[in-house]
Amino acid sequence: MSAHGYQGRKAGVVVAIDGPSGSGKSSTSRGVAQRCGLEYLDTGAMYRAITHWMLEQDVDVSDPNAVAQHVHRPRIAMGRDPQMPTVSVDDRDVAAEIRSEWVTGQVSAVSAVPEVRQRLVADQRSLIDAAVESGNGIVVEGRDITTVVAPHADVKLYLTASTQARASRRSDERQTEDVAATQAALERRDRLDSTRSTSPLTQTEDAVELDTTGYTLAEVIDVVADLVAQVRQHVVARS
Ligand SMILES: Nc1ncnc2c1ncn2[C@@H]1O[C@H](COP(=O)(O)OP(=O)(O)OP(=O)(O)O)[C@@H](O)[C@H]1O
Ligand SMILES: Nc1ccn([C@H]2C[C@H](O)[C@@H](COP(=O)(O)O)O2)c(=O)n1
Repeated sequence: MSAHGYQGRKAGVVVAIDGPSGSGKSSTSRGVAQRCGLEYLDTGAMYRAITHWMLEQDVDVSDPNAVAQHVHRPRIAMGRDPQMPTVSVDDRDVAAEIRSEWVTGQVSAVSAVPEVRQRLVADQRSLIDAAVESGNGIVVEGRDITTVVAPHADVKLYLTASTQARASRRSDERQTEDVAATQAALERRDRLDSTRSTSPLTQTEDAVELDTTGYTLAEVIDVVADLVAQVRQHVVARS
């Protein structure tokens, strides 16, 4: 069994969510996972964790060969409880550090290195397979989950919101009044993440698009959780 296809499995469902920065992937995924009793995997945190490790080791992250050379060194562990997800590298909790401007500014360059993606996609598929095997199921969010990591997920969603809404949400979260600077940073990351040659952020035809502009987080969680509950009934009936 693998993340490419889930025939013969127990009842665990796979929910794949992609979308641009600040569209609400993490908060929606966590809420849905809690509501539906699923595990939660934030794949962006994995790209951030490897970037943080490279920066701390003084690897020149603007040089893809240098990054590729070290890609298998950090041990990344992802806690998948949606109530309290954790990220550690070499047994050190890095959950706060990976959200720094230092990491945010460099993570797109590191994520564009094919060897980084090969390593992390393999790790992600193992975690998904384990969640499916256990019967728990999982919500996985990122930029290439519906396209590359789990193209046969039971539920595939593409979350969007206007750039202005995303920048305003992010500014509220960070308690910064400079919405224009926040928006410029989001647009830069969107551009890098959707134009890179390896697994760029794209919307597949079979993914349900949810434009969350003008909807509260609670409303979005309700819609997605209802969808997951419906799909789950079919998965259970088939198993
Ligand atoms: N529908 C919504 N309405 C209002 N605020 C929202 C909504 N969805 C998410 N938010 C808020 O917007 C901010 C960004 O959301 P979140 O971190 O979930 O986005 P993301 O897509 O995971 O971003 P990134 O890809 O950068 O990690 C958070 O403060 C979150 O609480
Ligand atoms: N599946 C993924 C998830 C994330 N990335 C990259 C691109 C993002 O800018 C960065 C950080 O993600 P975030 O924490 O903002 O969700 O990681 C990716 O390439 N593929």
